[in-house]
Amino acid sequence: MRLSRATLSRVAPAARPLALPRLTGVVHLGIGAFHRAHQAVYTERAMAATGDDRWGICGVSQRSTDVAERLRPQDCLYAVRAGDEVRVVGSVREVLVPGDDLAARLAAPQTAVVTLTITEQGYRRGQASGQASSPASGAASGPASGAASDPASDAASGPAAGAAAGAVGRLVAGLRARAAADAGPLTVLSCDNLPDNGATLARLVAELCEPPLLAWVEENVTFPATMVDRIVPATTRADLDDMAARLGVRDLAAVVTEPFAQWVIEDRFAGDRPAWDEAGALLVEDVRPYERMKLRLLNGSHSAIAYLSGAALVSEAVGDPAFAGFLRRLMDDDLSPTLDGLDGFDLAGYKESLLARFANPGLRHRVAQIAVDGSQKLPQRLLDPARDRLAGGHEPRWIALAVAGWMRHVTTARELHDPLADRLRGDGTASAAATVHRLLAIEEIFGADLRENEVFTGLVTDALERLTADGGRALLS
Ligand SMILES: NC(=O)c1ccc[n+]([C@@H]2O[C@H](COP(=O)([O-])OP(=O)(O)OC[C@H]3O[C@@H](n4cnc5c(N)ncnc54)[C@H](O)[C@@H]3O)[C@@H](O)[C@H]2O)c1
Ligand SMILES: O=P(O)(O)OC[C@@H](O)[C@@H](O)[C@H](O)[C@H](O)CO
Repeated sequence: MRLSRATLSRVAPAARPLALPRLTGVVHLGIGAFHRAHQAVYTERAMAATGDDRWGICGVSQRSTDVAERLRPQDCLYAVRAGDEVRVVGSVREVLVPGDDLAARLAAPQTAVVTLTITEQGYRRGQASGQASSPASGAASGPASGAASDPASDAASGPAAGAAAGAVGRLVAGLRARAAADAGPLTVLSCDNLPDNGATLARLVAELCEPPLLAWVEENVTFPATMVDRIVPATTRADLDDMAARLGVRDLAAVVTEPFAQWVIEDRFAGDRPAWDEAGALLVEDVRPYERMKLRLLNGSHSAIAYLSGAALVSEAVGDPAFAGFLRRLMDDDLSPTLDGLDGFDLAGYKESLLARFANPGLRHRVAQIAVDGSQKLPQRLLDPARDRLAGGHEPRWIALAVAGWMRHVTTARELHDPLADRLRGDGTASAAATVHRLLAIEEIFGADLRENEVFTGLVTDALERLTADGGRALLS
């Protein structure tokens, strides 16, 4: 028996939804696992805290009909398990698929907020304007396509895969319809792991707007920055079986996550919004110190784990004391010194808490999921802090090691999921120096500066040589 409104009575009362909304005030682009375990949960809690039931979510599937096919028969209900706590979430009210009239939803006066989790590559210029960026950017390279076991991701290839490109283009089409309908102000919140995600999205939108529309957008739409944090691995079949046992009904859209969740939002809304602050979100003037800390320490460490640990799961990687020691040095020596604006914040405690979160044995977070799309992740996670260290005359040795690990990955992986895959792959016989020279020349990843920096080039070449020679264990100490 499937989870639905009709079968909710079979679910334990403590696990039933906190709120069942009346209207859909939020449209979300990219209704993957993360949105279901993060913004949708905050939104439901905000409604429960205030009794304001206008904030149901219209989720939009970007790449296939899979998530919609799972959620629609369940009246869009699904459960989130965080540790041992299970709760059915009621904030999603409908799911649109490619071909449905998204513009009409964005033009509806009741819509006040658009949120997005469209992955890093959704913000690439070619993607934004609606062109596929490379042959590898379609069905085969979505984040969960590396997670063949993920049964509830809509990034896997499906009937509408290939129609993926252009989330930002579709957003702009919706803004055009909203301007024509004079439907009022709108807040657009990027919830992807990007630096300055709000401003980045605003720039991409502006590039696609004709002058009158741009004038309307500047007047009526804001793009606040956000920092989002909750580790949400792709759901596996085993997770779904476990959830069925816990719930008493089958849920094909369930998500498993950690108890921790954080959402920091720049307080710059164009109009009305759910009371996310009542649900624990932090509304601040400047998100950047939090965002930088999280992208560098958490996501930077994640990428280092993905390319250097050799483990299958994050928890296994940090369970190895030598590897945990390496992560501490990466964070302490190369990443923390690049952070500022955190006066009074317990950075040492934050780093220890990250290691504890990574070690959570209940989260089967596959390193292969993190390794996907590295070309879109390295710049903000590892290369920007490397630049900061180099500018101060320091040698970012541990970052260089992680970058060398990524180079080894892209030149040796049997299956490479990355929008730049065709330019990254090597023939496996090139010398470390030649590989470093070739890859550092890709300006979309490394800019024009890093290949000119002899210290950085030397550190990465040395690390890649040693990784190739001895697997690099000695390098970790
Ligand atoms: N999973 C996490 O732990 C986590 C934590 C913080 C932030 N995030 C952010 O959320 C994003 C999605 O993570 P997820 O776990 O939900 O992944 P997911 O695979 O479950 O869902 C990804 C969503 O993005 C859409 N998408 C993929 N490629 C796209 C493209 N090129 N253009 C437009 N849309 C595209 C997919 O259709 C899908 O709806 C991440 O890339 C990251 O930026 C994730
Ligand atoms: O989701 P991605 O692909 O941007 O990155 C993979 C992980 O580093 C990421 O999902 C973290 O788990 C998350 O950012 C924690 O909040």
